[in-house]
Amino acid sequence: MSHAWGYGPYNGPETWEKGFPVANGPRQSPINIIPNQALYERSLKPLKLKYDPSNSSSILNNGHSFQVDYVDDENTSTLTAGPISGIYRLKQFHFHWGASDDRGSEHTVKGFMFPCELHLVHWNTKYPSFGEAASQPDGLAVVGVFLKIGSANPRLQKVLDALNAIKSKGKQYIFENFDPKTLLPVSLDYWTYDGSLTTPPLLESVTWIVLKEPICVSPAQMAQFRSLHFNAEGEAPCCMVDNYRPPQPLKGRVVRSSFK
Ligand SMILES: CCc1cc2c(cc1OS(N)(=O)=O)CC[C@@H]1[C@@H]2CC[C@]2(C)[C@@H](O)CC[C@@H]12
Ligand SMILES: [Zn+2]
Repeated sequence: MSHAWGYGPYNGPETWEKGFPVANGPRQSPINIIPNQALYERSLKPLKLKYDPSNSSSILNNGHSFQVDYVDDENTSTLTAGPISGIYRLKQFHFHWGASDDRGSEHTVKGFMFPCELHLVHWNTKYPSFGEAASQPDGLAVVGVFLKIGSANPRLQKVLDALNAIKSKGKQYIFENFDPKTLLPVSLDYWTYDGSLTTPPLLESVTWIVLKEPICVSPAQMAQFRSLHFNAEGEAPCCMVDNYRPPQPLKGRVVRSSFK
């Protein structure tokens, strides 16, 4: 039985290629973004994000991160325009973070690592389901938002207050009426490139849309992320920290920017 993947010394990102050879593929994520090497394209449209808070359903500790899930039966919470064509539906959002404020994001900017990164996950409605879309080269679109240390973020606090109910792997709790738009920065300027899931199975099906402007998080709020556990209830407690994959080789890909 192949041991489950994780972020520890024996099952972390350096070991994933054993079970998932695509780990060394041509369009892996995350990457280091070098702004002055990005290609400004004025044909890149502004992002259109339309979210219906009533679509939020629950918050789950999945043993690698926590995610807020959205009902995705209709085109009520969608991403359109930007670098994509067609309609992509919001499926969930989740985060990656570090054990300390000097690390935690997956994408880096000129080698700078933020303490946390938010991923808003959308799937292409030209495919019948999220799972089907996840195996297609244009199946998913993830909006990445950096979190930087600053004053406490009151909009993020609503999510963090729910973490006490999902401390261990597999715990799930009702989480209704949350508008993910409240987690976005003022500017929707973005970098975009073709990439992959950043966790196994590392499928190369993601159009990445990384926002240039970070949102704020306080040190106390970062401590709340770190209060979660990777393990299930009753197992040896292991704090959920450093659940990020480091940047991967660009392999000739071009990063485009929606701004000069
Ligand atoms: C893009 C967000 C996303 C989707 C998925 C994962 C991880 C993801 O996070 S990330 N960091 O944005 O890449 C890991 C589990 C994957 C899932 C996509 C759908 C599946 C591949 C299922 O079919 C089976 C395992 C699932
Ligand atoms: Zn992610």
